[in-house]
Amino acid sequence: MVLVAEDVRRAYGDTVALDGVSLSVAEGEVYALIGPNGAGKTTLIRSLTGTTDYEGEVDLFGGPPVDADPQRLGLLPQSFDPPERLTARELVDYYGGLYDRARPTSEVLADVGMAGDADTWYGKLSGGQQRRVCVAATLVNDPDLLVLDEPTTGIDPAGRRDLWDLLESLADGGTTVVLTTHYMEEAERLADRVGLLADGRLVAEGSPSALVAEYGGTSRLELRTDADEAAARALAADGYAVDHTPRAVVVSDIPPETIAAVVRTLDESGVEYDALSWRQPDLESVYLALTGTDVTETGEAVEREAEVAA
Ligand SMILES: Nc1ncnc2c1ncn2[C@@H]1O[C@H](COP(=O)(O)OP(=O)(O)OP(=O)(O)O)[C@@H](O)[C@H]1O
Repeated sequence: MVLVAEDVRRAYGDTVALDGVSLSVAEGEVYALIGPNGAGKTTLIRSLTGTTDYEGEVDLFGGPPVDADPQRLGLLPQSFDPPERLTARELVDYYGGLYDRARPTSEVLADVGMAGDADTWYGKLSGGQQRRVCVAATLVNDPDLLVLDEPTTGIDPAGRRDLWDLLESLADGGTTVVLTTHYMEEAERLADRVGLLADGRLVAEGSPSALVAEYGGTSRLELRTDADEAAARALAADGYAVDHTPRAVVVSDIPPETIAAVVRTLDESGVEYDALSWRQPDLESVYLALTGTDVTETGEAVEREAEVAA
């Protein structure tokens, strides 16, 4: 194991940030931590990397985190504010200079899609470009373990996908990755295992597919209509598992091949609707089921739920 944590606890005054978290990450594994704001993700990342005090046991590369070889660790903190009047190249050069062995700056900047802006001051880059430079600084020592606290927050969708490709290729090359994210798609795509933190506790852990199978529920067909009562009545009469709120109807446990039959029932009963969408359970469903809250920051889940409730 590259990283083992046992019963890690951390309180700030009366606020319990970590309430006994145990986890382990194997060499070459990608482990994603998800959970609502304030769940304790950053505090856990900081405990695992020795940048905050904690109670309990943490073993990083076979010893306490404070003794870990810096050459082997790449840590991207959630907030990282390098000097604004250094260029991307100067910043990565600077960080590279802190290690015995560093990758060429131009190569690392190319990896994060910043080769073209290498000579722009950090302060003049967009938020997403700045985050990419911070990721580059984290990669410069070619670490065995990458610990990334919200690596893609603020990065546009295309840039986020580029970074996923990069992290995937690093993982394929044997780099162990621990990351936190509010993007369920990111966790689902990258992670071998996902840990869901809520109120300082690890409430679920497993591969994305295992979590979806255990907590994701069934597929859903969502309908937006003024005639929600009539629609629900007609669908229930045909034997569908149906639920409705004003202007929204949800049919549960609908395999894709049954969608046409639902549409037929609606047509035959004269129900008009504005929108119809079908979704398979995914990690977002797991998140909703276990935390009772929408996925924050991406806006995607919030909009989708709002659409049904509208
Ligand atoms: N330095 C600090 N001083 C006091 N309280 C803190 C400090 N850092 C974190 N906390 C508290 O600890 C709890 C966990 O915070 P943490 O930042 O670890 O959560 P998080 O899951 O990373 O949240 P986010 O998704 O918003 O980044 C919160 O209640 C937070 O207010």
